[in-house]
Amino acid sequence: MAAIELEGLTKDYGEVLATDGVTFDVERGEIFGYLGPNGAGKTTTIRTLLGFISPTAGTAQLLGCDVTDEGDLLEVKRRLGYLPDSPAFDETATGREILDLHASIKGDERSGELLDLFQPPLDRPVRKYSRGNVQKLGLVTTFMHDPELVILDEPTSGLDPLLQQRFTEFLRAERERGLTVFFSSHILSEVRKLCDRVGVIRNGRLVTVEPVESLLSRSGKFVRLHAAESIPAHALEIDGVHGLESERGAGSSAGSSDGTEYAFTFTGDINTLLDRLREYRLLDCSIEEAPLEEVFMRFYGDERTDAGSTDGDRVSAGASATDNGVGGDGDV
Ligand SMILES: Nc1ncnc2c1ncn2[C@@H]1O[C@H](COP(=O)(O)OP(=O)(O)OP(=O)(O)O)[C@@H](O)[C@H]1O
Repeated sequence: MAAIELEGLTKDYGEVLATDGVTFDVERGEIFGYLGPNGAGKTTTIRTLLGFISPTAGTAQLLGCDVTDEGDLLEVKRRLGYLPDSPAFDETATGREILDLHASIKGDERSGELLDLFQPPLDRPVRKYSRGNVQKLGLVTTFMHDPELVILDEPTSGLDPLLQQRFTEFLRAERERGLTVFFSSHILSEVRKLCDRVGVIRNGRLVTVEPVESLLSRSGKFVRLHAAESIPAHALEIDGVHGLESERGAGSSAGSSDGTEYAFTFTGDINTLLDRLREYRLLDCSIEEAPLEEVFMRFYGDERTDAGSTDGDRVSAGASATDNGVGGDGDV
């Protein structure tokens, strides 16, 4: 039995179809990333899964329990940790009082080590906490009773880079202990470090479920070049160049108005690209991680394409990544 099973999960808010026939499983012991841009339906899926809102159609099972069965769900929640997108604690209580309350309800096997790790302030009222400190306290309350499944809605939001790294290492170690993790995110680097598989949701519809390596192999790099002279179109006809754009006389990155700037996403072999560019005088060059939005745009197209890419509730992988977007013999 999978830890989470969704079948045709649909939530209709009247004017908005927040989730539309979402179907996937999260296996025990895996870290599953649930990705999507703002408003895609991630929080709605999570809130339905936790029984906070009722599905309009479809079913959801959590550790084998139908989430619409309130009695069973209450029992299952003892084995579950949940971190909402904006943890809301009693603002007048101190961190210590909140931990005591959580400990009395669900247990406290691990708060000592979690406090060492995330270090939320404990002696002041929560209303005086920064966003990051609320998140730290939220992480302690999520894991303190040693749950077997955790559901995390954008867990690193508000955390500084050091804490993000600490959280990543913690989650990896927990996976080794057999924890199952379902977390939503729109940060590709976080997903890259942690996930075994990812589901991508957009406009309420699941557009793919696949191993993280296959998503990342298609995400590529975002490349900007500032060349002293125009680069002929054929020079950039390389497998893996997508969405090539150029602007003559841009020159902002090198502080002059000479030359031509090029920007594109690249999913090919970076050595092939660098070899090709060796013939041209570059004034500047940057290669960065492609933003996740870029991946959505390139592989899943607009809404009309989304509708065409799905196969019932189960979803096929996105379009191929071979179109390099370069044409003609002249300069680009
Ligand atoms: N209670 C509600 N009533 C009406 N519409 C809602 C309600 N909650 C969410 N929506 C709408 O449902 C859609 C999905 O929202 P949801 O919060 O699930 O997205 P999300 O992927 O979690 O976004 P974000 O990353 O911004 O948190 C959005 O269009 C949102 O405006």
